[in-house]
Amino acid sequence: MNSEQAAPRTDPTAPHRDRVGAVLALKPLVFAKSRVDTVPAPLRRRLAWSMALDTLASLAAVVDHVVVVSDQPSLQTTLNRYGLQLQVLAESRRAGLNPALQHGAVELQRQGYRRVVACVGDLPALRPSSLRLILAASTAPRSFVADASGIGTTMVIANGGDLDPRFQGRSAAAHHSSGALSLTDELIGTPVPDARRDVDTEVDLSAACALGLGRYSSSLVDPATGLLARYTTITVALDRGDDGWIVISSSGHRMSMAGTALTESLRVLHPGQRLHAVLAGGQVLSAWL
Ligand SMILES: Nc1nc2c(ncn2[C@@H]2O[C@H](COP(=O)(O)OP(=O)(O)OP(=O)(O)O)[C@@H](O)[C@H]2O)c(=O)[nH]1
Ligand SMILES: C[C@H](OP(=O)(O)O)C(=O)O
Repeated sequence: MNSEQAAPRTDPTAPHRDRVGAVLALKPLVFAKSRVDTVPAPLRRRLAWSMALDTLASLAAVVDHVVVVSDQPSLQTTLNRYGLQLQVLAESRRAGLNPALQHGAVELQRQGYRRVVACVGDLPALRPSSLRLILAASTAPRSFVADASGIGTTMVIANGGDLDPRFQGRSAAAHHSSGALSLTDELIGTPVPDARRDVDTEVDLSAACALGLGRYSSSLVDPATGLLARYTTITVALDRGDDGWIVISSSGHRMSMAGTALTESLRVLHPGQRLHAVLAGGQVLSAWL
C-alpha cells in the first residue's frame, strides 16, 4: 500500500494568488470503467469509486482546494462521509470530461485560485510527493503530464490563464500541439510513474499495484497477482422466504434476499472479513459473516 503520510498543505497565510486548486470530474459510476470488462459491473463500480477516492485523497493532501464536477448532488454527502473536505460542483448537463474540467477550473479561478491542476480520476497510486514535484515544475503558463504510454494525459496545469483541457484519445499530442509544455521526468527532476499510471484495464491495475496503491484501491486487489480479488464459490443453503430467498451461510448467518430471483449460484468475494455476494442480475449483498 502507498503509505505516504499526508503532508501539510501549502502555507495558508500565503497570498491567495499563489494557492493551488485542483479539479477532477466524475461521471456516474454506472458508466465508469467500461474497459474493465473482466469483472461483474458491481465490482467495476467499486474499483472506479476506490480509485477516485485515492486520487482525491492525494490531491487534497497537497493543494488548497479540490473541486469535483458531477451531476449527482448526493456526491457531496458521500465524499464528506469519507472525511474528504471537497467541493462538489454541479454540471447542468453531462457534456463530457473536458467541459466538466473547464467548468471546475473557471470556478476555482473565480474563487481566486490562480494555479489550477486538472486531474483524471483513475490514478490510484498517485503520491502527494509526486504531485508536489509536478506542481513545482509547472512554471509554464500551461503544462501537462503524459500518461505511462505517452499517448494520454493524466494532468493539465494552468498558471493564471485558460486551462483548455484536451483529454481523451491522443491527448498528449493534443495538449502539446495546443501549446502546453510536457512535464518530462527531466523537467520534474525525477521519474513520477505513480502520477502517469492511469488505470483503464486490469493490466493497468496490476502495474499500479506494483507502484503501491492507495488505501481504498488496495483493499480490492489481490496483492499476489495485482488483479482484482477474484470471486470464489461458497456453499450456502437457500430457503424460500415469504417474499424471496433466505441465504444461509456455512456459519449459520441468515440473509434475506427479498424479491431476488436466484437463478445462479452465489459468487462471493472476501475483502478482509466482509462478505460481498454478487447475485445473478448484478445485485450486491454485503454483510458480516
Ligand atoms: N463530470 C463529468 N465527468 C465525466 C464526464 N465524462 C467523463 N467524465 C470523467 O472523466 C474521466 C474519464 O472518463 P472516460 O474515459 O469516459 O471513462 P472511464 O470511466 O475512465 O473509462 P471507460 O468507461 O473505460 O472509458 C472519468 O473520471 C469520468 O468519470 C462528464 O460528462 N461529466
Ligand atoms: C482521459 C484520457 O484517458 P483515458 O480515459 O483514455 O485513459 C486521456 O488520456 O486523455
